[in-house]
Amino acid sequence: MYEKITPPTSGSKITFKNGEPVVPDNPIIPFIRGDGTGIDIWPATQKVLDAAVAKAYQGKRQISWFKIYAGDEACDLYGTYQYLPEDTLTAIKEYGVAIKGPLTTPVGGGIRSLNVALRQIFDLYACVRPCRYYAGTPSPHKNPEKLDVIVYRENTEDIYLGIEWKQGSEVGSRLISILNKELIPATPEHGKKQIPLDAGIGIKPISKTGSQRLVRRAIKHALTLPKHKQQVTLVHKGNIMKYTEGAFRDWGYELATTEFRQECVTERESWILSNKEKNPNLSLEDNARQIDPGFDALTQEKKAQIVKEVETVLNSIWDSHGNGKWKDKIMVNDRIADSIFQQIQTRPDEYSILATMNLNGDYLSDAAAAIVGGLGMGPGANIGDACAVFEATHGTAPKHAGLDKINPGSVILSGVMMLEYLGWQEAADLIKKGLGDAIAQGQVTYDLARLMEPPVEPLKCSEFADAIIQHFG
Ligand SMILES: NC(=O)C1=CN([C@@H]2O[C@H](COP(=O)(O)OP(=O)(O)OC[C@H]3O[C@@H](n4cnc5c(N)ncnc54)[C@H](OP(=O)(O)O)[C@@H]3O)[C@@H](O)[C@H]2O)C=CC1
Ligand SMILES: O=C(O)CCC(=O)C(=O)O
Ligand SMILES: [Mg+2]
Repeated sequence: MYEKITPPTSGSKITFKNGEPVVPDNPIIPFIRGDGTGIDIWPATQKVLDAAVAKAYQGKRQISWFKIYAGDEACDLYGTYQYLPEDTLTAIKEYGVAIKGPLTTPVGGGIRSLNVALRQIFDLYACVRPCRYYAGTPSPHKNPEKLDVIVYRENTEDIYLGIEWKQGSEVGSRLISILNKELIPATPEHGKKQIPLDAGIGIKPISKTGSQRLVRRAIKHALTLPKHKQQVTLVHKGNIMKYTEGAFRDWGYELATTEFRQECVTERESWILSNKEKNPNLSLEDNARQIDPGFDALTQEKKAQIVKEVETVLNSIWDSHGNGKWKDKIMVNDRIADSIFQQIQTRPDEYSILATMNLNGDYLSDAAAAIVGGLGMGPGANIGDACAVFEATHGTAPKHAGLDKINPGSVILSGVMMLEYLGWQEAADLIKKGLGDAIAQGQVTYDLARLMEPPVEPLKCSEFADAIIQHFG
C-alpha cells in the first residue's frame, strides 16, 4: 500500500462518525516534521505530547506516531520535486488526524503551497486559530490578557481557490479584452470601468456553501464556550466587495437566523428587542429610528424597509428572544475587516470568535498572535468533516533553522488542540499548565526573552520543551 513508509505495528485508526472523531486508546497519528525550523520544533513537540499523555494516562493511552514526508524531506526520500508524495496523502486519508510542522512556499513562482494543497485535498475547510494570552508573556500591548479570540478562517476558497493569470499572458490578455469589451459593459453597475491592459488578473471565489459551513462550525464552537464568550463576529470587506465579502456576511446571518434560530440573536435584532423592552409602547418607526442613526435622512423607501425589518423581528422572535431572553443567545454581529484590526487592539475583550474568509483570516491570525506574544505562540488546526491536520500559524522561519533556538510553543499548542480534539483533555491541560508556568517563571525562548523586562537568558528550543514537562506538576 505504501511505497517507502511503514505504519507502526501497534495502534489503531481514528475513525469519524457524523464529522466527529472516534478515538481508540492507542491511535496512530501521522506527522510531518516540516521544513526550516521544523527540524527543531517537531522533536520538542513530540517529546512534550508524549510526556503529557504518559503522565495523564499512566500507559492506558498513548500515541503511535507515524512519520510521513512532505517538503524538502520528501524530496530527499522520494526524489526531486516529490514534495507531496502519494504515500503521505494515503496516510493522512487513512488515519484521519495528523500534525505537521511548517512547509516552505516560494514567492512569485515555483511550487504552489503544499500547506494549501493539503487543506484543499482533504477539504479541511475550517482553519481554527485561537489567540490566548499566557500570563507573563511579553507583549507590545498594555493589556494582552484582554484578547481571547479564535479566528475561524475559511480554508479552501477566496485566494486559496484564487485563479490568476500572469500579466501579458495570452489567456490573461484575452480575458481582459472580453471583460473590457463584453462583460463589464453588459453589467451597468460597473459603469465605465476598464481593466488596465497590463494588469495581472486574479479571481477570488466565495461560495454560499463554503461560507455557511465555516460559519456553522464557528457557531457550534461558540455554543461550547462560557456564556460571556458566546459570540460570533463575521469579518468582511463587504462595503467594497459586495458579492463576495458582503455575501459572506449575508450568508452568515442567514445561517444564524435559520439553522440556529433558537440559539442565536443578531446584533441588530438585539437592539430592536431591547428598545422595546425599555419602552414597550415604542412605535415601529421610533424603534427603527433608534437602530439607524441616519434614519431621518433616508429615502421613504429605505425608511419603510427598516420599519418592516423592525416589525418582522418583533413578530417573529419576540416570544422566543424578547424580555431579555436574547441575552442568553449567541450574539452574531459583523465588522468590516480594516476596523476589526484596530478593534482587537483597542477593544479586545469585546470579541470572541472571528469568522472570516481566507485572506482576512490569514492577516488577522498573525496580527492577533502578535498581541499575545508573537508567532511562537500561535497554534492552529485545519478541520474538515472527515479529517483534521494540526499546524501552527507561522511558517518555516528559515533564518533560525537548525539552531535549536526557535519557540516550539505554537506547534506544541497545536498539539494541545489535537489532544482536545481527541477528547484527551487531561493531557492537554497538563501541557497548558506546564507552558504557562514556564513562561510565568521567565523560562522562555529568544523571541520572548528579548522582550522581557528585565531581559532574561533565553532557553533553547529543546530546553523550553523540557521546562514545560518539568512544570506539569
Ligand atoms: N503553514 C505553513 O507551513 C506556513 C508556511 N509559510 C512559509 O514559511 C516560509 C517563511 O515565511 P515567513 O514569511 O518568513 O514567515 P514565518 O512565519 O516563517 O517567520 C517570520 C518571522 O516570524 C517569527 N517566527 C515565526 N515562527 C516563530 C516561532 N516558532 N518562534 C518565534 N518566532 C517565530 C520570526 O521572527 P524573528 O526572526 O523576528 O524572531 C520569523 O523570522 C515561506 O516559505 C512561507 O510561505 C508561512 C506561513 C505558514
Ligand atoms: O502555505 C504557505 O506558504 C502560507 C500559508 C499561510 O500563510 C497560513 O496558513 O497562514
Ligand atoms: Mg499565514
